[in-house]
Amino acid sequence: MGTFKIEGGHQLKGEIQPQGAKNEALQILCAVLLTPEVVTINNIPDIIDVNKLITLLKNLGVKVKHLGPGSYSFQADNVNLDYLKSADFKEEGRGLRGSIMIVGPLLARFGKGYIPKPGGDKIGRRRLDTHFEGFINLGAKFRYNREEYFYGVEADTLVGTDMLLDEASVTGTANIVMAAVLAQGTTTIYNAACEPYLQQLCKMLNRMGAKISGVGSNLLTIEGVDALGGTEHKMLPDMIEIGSWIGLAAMTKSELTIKNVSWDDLGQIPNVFAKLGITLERRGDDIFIPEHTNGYEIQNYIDGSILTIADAPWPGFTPDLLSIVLVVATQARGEVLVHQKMFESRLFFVDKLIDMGAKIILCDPHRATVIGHDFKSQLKATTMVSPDIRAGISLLIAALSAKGTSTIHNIEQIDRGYEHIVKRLKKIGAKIERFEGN
Ligand SMILES: CC(=O)N[C@H]1[C@@H](OP(=O)(O)OP(=O)(O)OC[C@H]2O[C@@H](n3ccc(=O)[nH]c3=O)[C@H](O)[C@@H]2O)O[C@H](CO)[C@@H](O)[C@@H]1O
Ligand SMILES: C=C(OP(=O)(O)O)C(=O)O
Repeated sequence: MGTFKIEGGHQLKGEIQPQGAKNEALQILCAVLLTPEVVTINNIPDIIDVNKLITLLKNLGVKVKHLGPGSYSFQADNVNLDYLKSADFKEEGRGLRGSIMIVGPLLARFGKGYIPKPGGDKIGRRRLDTHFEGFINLGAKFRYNREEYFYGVEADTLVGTDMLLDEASVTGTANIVMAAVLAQGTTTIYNAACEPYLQQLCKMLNRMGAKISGVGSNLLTIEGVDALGGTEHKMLPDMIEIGSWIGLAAMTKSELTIKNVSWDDLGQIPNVFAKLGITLERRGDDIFIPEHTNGYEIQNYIDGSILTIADAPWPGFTPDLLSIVLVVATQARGEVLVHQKMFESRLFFVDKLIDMGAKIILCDPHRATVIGHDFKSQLKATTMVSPDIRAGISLLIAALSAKGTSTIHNIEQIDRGYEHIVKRLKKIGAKIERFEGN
C-alpha cells in the first residue's frame, strides 16, 4: 500500500494539463474487440485502471503496440476466447469496473461474453441488471454462477429490438450499444445514458462503420451492420480531473490555468463551481482560476433558501464530482446541501473532514450539509486512508489546504484515476511525496 505525505497550507501557481478521460478510455478500449482491424487510440491516460484493462486485452490475444506517450494501436484479429475460462481471467476481470464492457463486444463478435463481478469503487451497491437485461433483449441467454460471482451471455445471433433501460447506466449503455452495432436489424435504446464518454464511443463506432443516430440524446437508434473496420480516436480531457483541479485551486487560494479543457463538453461543471462562488474565466479553451484572496461565497436560491447540489445522469451534474464539491464547500462563505443520489456509501469519508475541523452534518448516507469556514479557520492536518478514488482526491485537496503535514494511505485508489499526480502537483508548487508501504 502506498502513502502520500503532504505539507499543506501552501499556495500553488501555474498551468495544469488534464489527462485523457478515464471513463471514456475504459469504453473505447473495450470497443477495439469489435473489429479485426487496427484501432489507434490517442490521449490514453497512464493510470492503474486503464493499464489493467490494456493488460487484460493483451491476455485476450489483442496485439497492443505502444506508439508514444498516451498513444497505442490495438488489433483484435486473433482473440483467444479460452482465456475467458482461465483462473487468471477470473482474477484480472474483477480488478476494475470498466472490464464489464468487454462483454458486449465479445458477445456481438464471437457469440459469447463472460465476466467475473467487476471491481471499481466500493461506494454502495453497483448492480449490473441493466447490462444483462439489454443483452437478453437482444436475444442472448444469460447465466450467473452465484458461488463464483461469474456472469455469462451467449447467442448465435443477436437481433435488434426496442428497449427501455431501467436506468440510464453509463457502462450499461456502452455495453448494450457495443452489442447492438453488430446485431441483425434495428435496435432503439430509450433512457440511454449520454455522458460525453458515450458520445465519444458512438462517434468512434460510427467512424468504424456502425450506424448509430441520436448520439448525445437519451434515445439511440442503431442499425446493425455485418462488420466494423479500424479507425483512429482521441480521448477528451478528463472532466472529473478538471473539476478536481478547480476545487484544488479554490481551496488553496491559488491561481491556476487548466489547459485545453474542451469547455463545450463540460456541461454543468463550470456552472456548479460558479454557484459555490468560484470565479472561472474562459480563456480560449482553457479555464483560468484567479487567486481567491477574499474567499468564495455560495449562492443561495432566488428565494433565499439553501443551495442543493445533487447528481443526475447527463446532462445533470456527475456524481463523481460531488465529493470534490463537498470539500470545496468546507472553506466557502455560506452553506450548501450536497445530495449524492446515486451511490449509497460515497459520503462516509466526511468523517475525516470533520476530524480535520470541517463543519459538516451527515444527514443520512445520501445527504450532507456543509457550513463553510470562509477561511477563518484552517483545516488541521491528519492521517487518513483513501476509501475511494474521489474521496481520495478530495482528502488530498483538503490536506493541501490544511495546516501541517497530513498522511494519506491506500493511495492506489487515487492512482486508479489520476495520472502521475505527484509530478504534476509538484510542478505547480505542491509539497507532496509518495512512499511505498505504510
Ligand atoms: C467506469 C465508469 O464509467 N464509471 C462511471 C459509471 O459507473 P457505472 O456505469 O457503473 O454506473 P451506472 O451509471 O450504472 O450507475 C451508477 C449508480 O447510479 C445509480 N443510478 C444510475 C442511473 C440512474 O438514472 N439513476 C441512478 O440512481 C445506479 O443504480 C448505480 O448505483 O457511471 C457512474 C455514474 O455516472 C460514475 O460514477 C462512474 O465513475
Ligand atoms: C466511481 C468511479 O469509478 P469506477 O466506476 O471505475 O469505480 C469514478 O471514476 O469516480
